[in-house]
Amino acid sequence: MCNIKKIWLALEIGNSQLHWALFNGEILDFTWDTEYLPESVISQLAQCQTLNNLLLAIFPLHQRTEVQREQKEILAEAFFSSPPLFLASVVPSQTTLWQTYPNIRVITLDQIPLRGVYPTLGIDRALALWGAGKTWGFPMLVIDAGTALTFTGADDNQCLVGGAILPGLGLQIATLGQKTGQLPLVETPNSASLPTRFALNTPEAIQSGIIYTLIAGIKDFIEAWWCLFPEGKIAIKGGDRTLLFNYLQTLYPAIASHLIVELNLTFWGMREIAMS
Ligand SMILES: Nc1ncnc2c1ncn2[C@@H]1O[C@H](COP(=O)(O)OP(=O)(O)OP(=O)(O)O)[C@@H](O)[C@H]1O
Ligand SMILES: CC(C)(CO)[C@@H](O)C(=O)NCCC(=O)O
Ligand SMILES: [K+]
Repeated sequence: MCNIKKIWLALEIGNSQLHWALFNGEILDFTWDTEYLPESVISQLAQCQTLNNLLLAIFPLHQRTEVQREQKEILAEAFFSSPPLFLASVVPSQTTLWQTYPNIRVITLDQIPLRGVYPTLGIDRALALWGAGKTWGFPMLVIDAGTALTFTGADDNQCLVGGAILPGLGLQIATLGQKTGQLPLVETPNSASLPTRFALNTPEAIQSGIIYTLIAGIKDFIEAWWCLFPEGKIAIKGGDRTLLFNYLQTLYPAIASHLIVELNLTFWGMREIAMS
């Protein structure tokens, strides 16, 4: 039986969507993504009298049967105060909207015991690195294949080594389509089969250019990481993790076999902070 007092929500505000997790103490019950929520919905959350109502307000319509099925035990129970909502955001305007939630706990960089951080380091990068390192050990390099693609590493002393930021897969494709006179907006590739390297049409030429340089770049960063830390671990997360992992597996299977693919790294980091 689930103890309602231990329920808390984790919300990661990314650059393209919201990432949610429902925790029961240390246990991650389930996760889901939504679009950014309208201010009117956010301000109504304070009035929700039960967890059922709260989850229904923040859960996308088409997934509601799933939340109801998974949470039927919890749903039956009433509660009279809003569960804690731990928030990690890289979008300041969105952070502001959520300040109205009664039991909000905004996670800031100074709460993460990672050493040697610089003041403007993204909270998502710090949390994912902390979560990965605490789960699988340090040295750890996290590759986040999200809106932006980032590399973020820490050494055996849990001290930030540093990293890199570049436009993610979707952004690379979108900017070529938007900032040029005659390049089309191509589909984000969704199959594991590699594009033709030397392409003879425009969409395939775009896909080839972006995919092969992205994979070569990721390989290069991984090799540079292993030069620094031959036993260093590597984890990959983010919306494009599976696609990029599959390409890596085809092109560089030896490298891919060392990668930890884990969507929920940031939530593991948030759990470390929430439970401490
Ligand atoms: N439902 C979706 N909505 C948006 N992007 C998606 C979706 N599913 C897969 N993607 C892919 O995931 C990438 C975005 O990743 P992710 O959702 O991790 O980014 P994010 O919300 O900006 O989070 P972060 O800021 O942590 O990177 C895009 O490049 C896109 O191709
Ligand atoms: C790089 C992103 C956009 C990745 O989500 C985010 O972590 C961020 O806004 N970071 C701030 C800059 C930095 O990390 O150095
Ligand atoms: K910006």
